[in-house]
Amino acid sequence: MFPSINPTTTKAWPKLQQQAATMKQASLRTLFAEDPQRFAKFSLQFEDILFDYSKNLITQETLDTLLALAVESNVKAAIDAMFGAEKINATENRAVLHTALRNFSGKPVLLDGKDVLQDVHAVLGKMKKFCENIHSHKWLGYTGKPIKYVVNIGIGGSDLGPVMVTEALKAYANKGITPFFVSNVDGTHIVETLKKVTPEETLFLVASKTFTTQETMTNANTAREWFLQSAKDPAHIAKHFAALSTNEKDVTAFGIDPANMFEFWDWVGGRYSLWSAIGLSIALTVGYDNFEALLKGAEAVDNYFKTTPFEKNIPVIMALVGLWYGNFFGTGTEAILPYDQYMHRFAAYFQQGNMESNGKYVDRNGHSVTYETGPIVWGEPGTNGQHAFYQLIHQGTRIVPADFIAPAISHNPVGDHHIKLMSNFFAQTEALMNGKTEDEVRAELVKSGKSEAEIKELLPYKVFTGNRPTNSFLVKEITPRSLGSLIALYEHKIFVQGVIWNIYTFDQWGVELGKQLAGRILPELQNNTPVTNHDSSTNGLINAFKQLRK
Ligand SMILES: O=P(O)(O)OC[C@H]1O[C@@H](O)[C@H](O)[C@@H](O)[C@@H]1O
Repeated sequence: MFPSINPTTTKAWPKLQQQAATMKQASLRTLFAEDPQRFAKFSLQFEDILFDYSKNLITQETLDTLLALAVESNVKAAIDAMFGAEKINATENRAVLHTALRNFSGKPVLLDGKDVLQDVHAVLGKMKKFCENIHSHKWLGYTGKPIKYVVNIGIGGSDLGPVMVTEALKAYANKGITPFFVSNVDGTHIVETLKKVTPEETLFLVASKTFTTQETMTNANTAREWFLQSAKDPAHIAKHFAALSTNEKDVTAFGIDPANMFEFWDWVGGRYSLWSAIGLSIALTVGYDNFEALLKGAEAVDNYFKTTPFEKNIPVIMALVGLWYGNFFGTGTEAILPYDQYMHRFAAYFQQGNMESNGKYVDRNGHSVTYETGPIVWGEPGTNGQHAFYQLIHQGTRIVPADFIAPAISHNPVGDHHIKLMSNFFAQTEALMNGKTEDEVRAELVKSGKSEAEIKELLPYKVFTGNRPTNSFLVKEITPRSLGSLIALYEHKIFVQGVIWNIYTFDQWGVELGKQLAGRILPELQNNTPVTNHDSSTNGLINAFKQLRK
């Protein structure tokens, strides 16, 4: 295991604190004016992805110190430990090997002396065959009809990844399959979905790493009952239900034929599982070859991440720039803003990816940290966000570091839509950086014929301070490969930050308490007797609920 270092005890940390004090007064306009090479210096290319981080409040000195922090924090050793199958998820005593799921190198990845790639490739082979059978109509429903609908029933990591990717790659969905995703235990989700599909043509994928998640099992049971109302004979379940899970025992107990179980393993974290059997809905929707291209795009990033010097390593730079604001400017949040309608769930996906991974206050020694860790991550596609929440990003009291992501080539090149979209993409980061000075506002107002009194009154509202940092990702085109790469870049960013913050990125104990309490309250809701065993607020709410339902 790589050594545990409190980041505040590194030599780099106090230097960064000092530098931040200076950089808070710096002007991005001036930094650009002073250095015509700034874009060239602070941008990197990975295959078809251009990463521009020049519009950040950093200098070469900042970057060098941040890179020194990464070195002092043993990021290199941590990368080797993760790829080397060490059990770096120590609180669960597990290795972290989602990278093995997309490893086509042919070189073994040994975990406890066993090559995990053999199992990985066996499952990929099974997924491929399954997709072929469904797509070629060799696999038919219980009345002899082909499968037209795939309903993935899962939540969290067993939902968000497949949803995000099937949406992002919708332009590749040409296999005659319409995917649906049911996650919420709110009956509305499954009921509304079942209205759109037919029992004879639907394949349900029960996606759950543990196969014990309340929401998923409840929805799966409802789907089975709905299916059997038409199919009658439970033997037909075999043609319409498959499981994506690590838990064969419970899959069998649910009534799913183990032959229809696509396995993955405890060394795959839920929020890192779209590369595993959890990706079956992706492969069924866009075709197995495209799924494999997605994996290969991620694999290419894995190799790049492992071998590229930190100063040229995009995930490392993404991590350091993010940490710069979180730890030294106190920003606390980050926005992800894709200028691509198909990528509308990308921010939601990395909301889980980031917040469940690094939303932790206990360090690897069991102590409370004295510095900030994971940011609040959120976002919506541009330009919708522009007309909703960008006001705060431009003129609010807090800085929101933002990632702008856009493809140069649209899958829907209709009229001038794409250049209009892109003009917004470029204009926003420019405006956020430059802002608008008093002089500029004044000149504009004079030009528009406003009186001096009017100018005086309006001026303060129209000034933009600028200096609002952004990263831009310009991708040639969103393809399975480039999407796979983009996702892997973000995954490794999260990893590097977790290492520097000295926390356990791959567990998620924080979601347990709510689950436990819900389990305790559920039986109390099954009768009309008032409850008295909680605090007065919870008692009051539960009793009002019972009253309202009488
Ligand atoms: O795949 P499962 O076991 O049903 O879990 C779904 C989700 O359950 C949540 O409780 C976990 O915090 C997530 O990480 C996980 O993705």
